[in-house]
Amino acid sequence: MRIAINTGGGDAPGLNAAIRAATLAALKRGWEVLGIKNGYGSIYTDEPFITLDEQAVQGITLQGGTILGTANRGNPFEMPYEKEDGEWGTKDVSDQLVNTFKEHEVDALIAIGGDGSMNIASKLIKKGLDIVGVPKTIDNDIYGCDVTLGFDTAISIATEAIDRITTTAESHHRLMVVEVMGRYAGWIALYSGIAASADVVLIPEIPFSYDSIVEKIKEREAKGRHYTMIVVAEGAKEQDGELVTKGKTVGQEVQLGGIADRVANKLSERTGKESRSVVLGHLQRGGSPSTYDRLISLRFGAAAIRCVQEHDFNKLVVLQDNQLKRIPITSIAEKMKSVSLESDTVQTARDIGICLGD
Ligand SMILES: Nc1ncnc2c1ncn2[C@@H]1O[C@H](COP(=O)(O)OP(=O)(O)O)[C@@H](O)[C@H]1O
Ligand SMILES: O=P(O)(O)OC[C@H]1O[C@](O)(COP(=O)(O)O)[C@@H](O)[C@@H]1O
Ligand SMILES: [Mg+2]
Repeated sequence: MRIAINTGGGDAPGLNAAIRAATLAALKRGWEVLGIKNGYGSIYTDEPFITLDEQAVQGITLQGGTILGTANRGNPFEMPYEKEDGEWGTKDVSDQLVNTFKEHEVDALIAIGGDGSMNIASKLIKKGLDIVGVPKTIDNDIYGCDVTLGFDTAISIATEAIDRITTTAESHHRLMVVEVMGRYAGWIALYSGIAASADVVLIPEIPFSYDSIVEKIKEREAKGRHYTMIVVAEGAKEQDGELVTKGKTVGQEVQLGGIADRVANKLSERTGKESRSVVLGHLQRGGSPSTYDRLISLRFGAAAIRCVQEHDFNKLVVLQDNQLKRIPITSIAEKMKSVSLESDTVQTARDIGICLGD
């Protein structure tokens, strides 16, 4: 058996642990393991694959990033390229990718990635590739999956950052607005916001009104609490408002960001209080994975190899109700997992007095 492994989309802590577990579990079965560099990037070069042996994955469980490199601009069905007139367009190079797999007699692909990667995988399955998916993203937004690798580390970093920013808010009697990642889902904002005792948490699933936040600030002032901590997801928006974005490059998803600044300015105007905004950005994705992420990544990586061994292809290994399960990749393509407004976590936030902006 010859398998190939790739990592796609944004990097996340735990990717290397998943690569290591998949590689070691495959080598243990006497299989050959190839790595694809930079998403699917190396496929179109003279060296489409590298060899992954024991030495290549030695000591990488605790390393951030991905030893394979990754890409969030390089969908084989919409590959960006520069036209003769200097404009950028996209073209479908998926046949080239499939042919390279066939030429090199690759039996199965372990695709480690998020929703974007699974959408690609789903289309490659329809072109005849045998794929097993491993769910990765700090955003925790993959449908059918209780938790994705990278999420735990991201919320730990965000929680610590919000804790630290709270001391400045309190000392300076300021409004501090902290922007966290998560694209169109509020998992990072909600979990880190609750854990760090934020006063206001704004998530994409609950469009917010400034009136509601101002009321919360005034309530706190009346109690002698002259500072307010506000956590805002990058994808949060005002009721009847628009997403705040930084534009879009051809072949890449729209870049979100800037909502914290907008909220901070507006709240200063409305309350007369001094405010500051902080964007946590890629801090949330970098560095060594938490213990939880190391373990879940190792479990996902090894489970993917058991899938291959059983020829149970075209599945995504997932955690549901604390058990590893397998779900069809095609069943989750084009879907996303949002925060449920009925969840006990949202109820907890409300019960302990966190304003959710509604
Ligand atoms: N292996 C890959 N190689 C190149 N581009 C990829 C790969 N996997 C995903 N992408 C692209 O990255 C973009 C961003 O997707 P994103 O949501 O960040 O990825 P993911 O959800 O897989 O983490 C998508 O447009 C997707 O087409
Ligand atoms: O690093 P980039 O390209 O700016 O991407 C930022 C996006 O990637 C993420 O960090 C992670 O998303 P994916 O795991 O789906 O790639 C999002 O939270 C964020 O919106
Ligand atoms: Mg994604």
